[in-house]
Amino acid sequence: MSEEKKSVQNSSCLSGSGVTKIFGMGKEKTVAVDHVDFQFREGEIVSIVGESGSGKTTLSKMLLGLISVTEGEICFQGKPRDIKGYRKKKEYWKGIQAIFQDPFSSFNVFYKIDQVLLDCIKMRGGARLPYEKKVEMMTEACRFVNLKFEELTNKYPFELSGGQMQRLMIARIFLLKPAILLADEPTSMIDACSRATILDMLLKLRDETNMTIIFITHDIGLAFYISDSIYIMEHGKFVESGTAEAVILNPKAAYTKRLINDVPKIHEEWDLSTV
Ligand SMILES: Nc1ncnc2c1ncn2[C@@H]1O[C@H](COP(=O)(O)OP(=O)(O)OP(=O)(O)O)[C@@H](O)[C@H]1O
Repeated sequence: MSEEKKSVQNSSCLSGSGVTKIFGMGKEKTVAVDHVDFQFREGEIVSIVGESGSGKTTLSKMLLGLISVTEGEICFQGKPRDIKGYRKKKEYWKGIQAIFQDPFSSFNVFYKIDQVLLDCIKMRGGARLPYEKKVEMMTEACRFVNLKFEELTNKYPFELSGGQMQRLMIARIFLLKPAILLADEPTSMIDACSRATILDMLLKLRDETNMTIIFITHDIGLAFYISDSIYIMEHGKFVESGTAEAVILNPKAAYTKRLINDVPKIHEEWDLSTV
């Protein structure tokens, strides 16, 4: 995998210094994200890996501008991010989009698939394009994720499988072409075969559009497969970061070593006595 990975020398797309999120006050206080520094470059696939409760989702929400930052600064495309007010937020969301664990939760169940894709074309300023052109764009986006638009037209999301639905989410991103895609556990609810397909589609998306992809996962194996860089998160802090090879093949932090050791190895006898 390593030789296929792109050499990342591009400019900074999203960076942060001392980024912190504290929920509650006094005795009820939770420091969910604790003074993290990061730099994600254009065209890079970067994974944030940690166990449940380590702060990944909270950091994702701050990156997406869905919750405020308690302390620290986030820079977008080299400038301090200013998302005060709905208009500025809406502008920022043209540059950063997300796909989540449960693709069905992101959709209005009464919305046909055509409408989901047409909305993306509209968001990109294509509302007045002739319908034939829109069909061409939707067909291309579906083809990108190995779906057939003519088979999806007039269908509702619940008529698709989880894997097909997640592919449709990627087709949406293909149409929207944000600078950054935040993928929060996008493969955790689908079978192993569809999982590999989704990961390969994310790699293709980066290769063809130079999108920065932030991949959030608890699975260090998936992170190694897909990433150029990895940040390991424990109790709200980054305990280790670096290239995927350096972090996985030569881990320094005890926590990283434990995550690697916890990956089940199929050729070894499993010890279930401690379960
Ligand atoms: N809205 C909130 N109010 C109070 N505490 C919160 C809130 N959201 C998250 N937390 C706390 O912040 C910490 C980090 O949670 P977070 O959901 O970011 O972790 P995570 O790594 O994404 O976990 P998971 O993989 O289970 O989603 C946890 O202790 C959690 O209980």
